[in-house]
Amino acid sequence: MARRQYLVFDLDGTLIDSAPDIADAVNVLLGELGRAPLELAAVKRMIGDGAPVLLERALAAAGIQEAAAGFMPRFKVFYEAASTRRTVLYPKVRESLEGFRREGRRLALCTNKPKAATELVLRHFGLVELFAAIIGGDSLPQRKPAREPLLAAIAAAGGDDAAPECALMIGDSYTDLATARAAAIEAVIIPSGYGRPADAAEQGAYHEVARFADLPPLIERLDRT
Ligand SMILES: O=C(O)COP(=O)(O)O
Ligand SMILES: [Mg+2]
Repeated sequence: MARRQYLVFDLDGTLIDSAPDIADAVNVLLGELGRAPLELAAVKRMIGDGAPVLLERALAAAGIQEAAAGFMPRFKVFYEAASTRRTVLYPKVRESLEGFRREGRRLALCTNKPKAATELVLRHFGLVELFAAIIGGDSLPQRKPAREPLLAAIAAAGGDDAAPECALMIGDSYTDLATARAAAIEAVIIPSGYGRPADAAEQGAYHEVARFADLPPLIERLDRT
């Protein structure tokens, strides 16, 4: 197997623990609509399929029947105004990404978070320059679990040399696994994140690490096999 030259990362629940700020933005919106706030644990389960789906799930849980799309601009305003108040990087994220770069690998981001908010958060943490490509949930007509955003991230990171068979997708949820599958790309899942977990029945078909800090040794091992 070729060296893992292109590392494509999910964002929410993989690089950053962003659920508290996402939940706050959801709850400010629900407060405006006269509804009670949702618990953080409930919001965590709603993250991973993009902001429009998160909002649909949150409004349904609060008993609001109206179409979520109409509330999207308000939600974006609330989230972008406070997207890094409580959000933190998971331990060893910065060091690991810098280490991967030093090893000559190309890094890309493939998230379902809208692109503007993604760049805001990455800039806050000083990470934006580490990525050769950033694909957000609204960058293309398709979102994960469609394969297009992942393939676009690899193509943008690799230019003419892009080689999907040398890529690895690293994410936290079933959505990321399904995306990698759809694109026939090897996947690592960190199940401590958000959303619907990867299916235990599919164990063995992907690699798993308990925390981000365990990723560099796994990749080193995979490169040797
Ligand atoms: O915005 C979301 O729902 C999830 O974003 P992610 O793809 O970075 O996990
Ligand atoms: Mg995620």
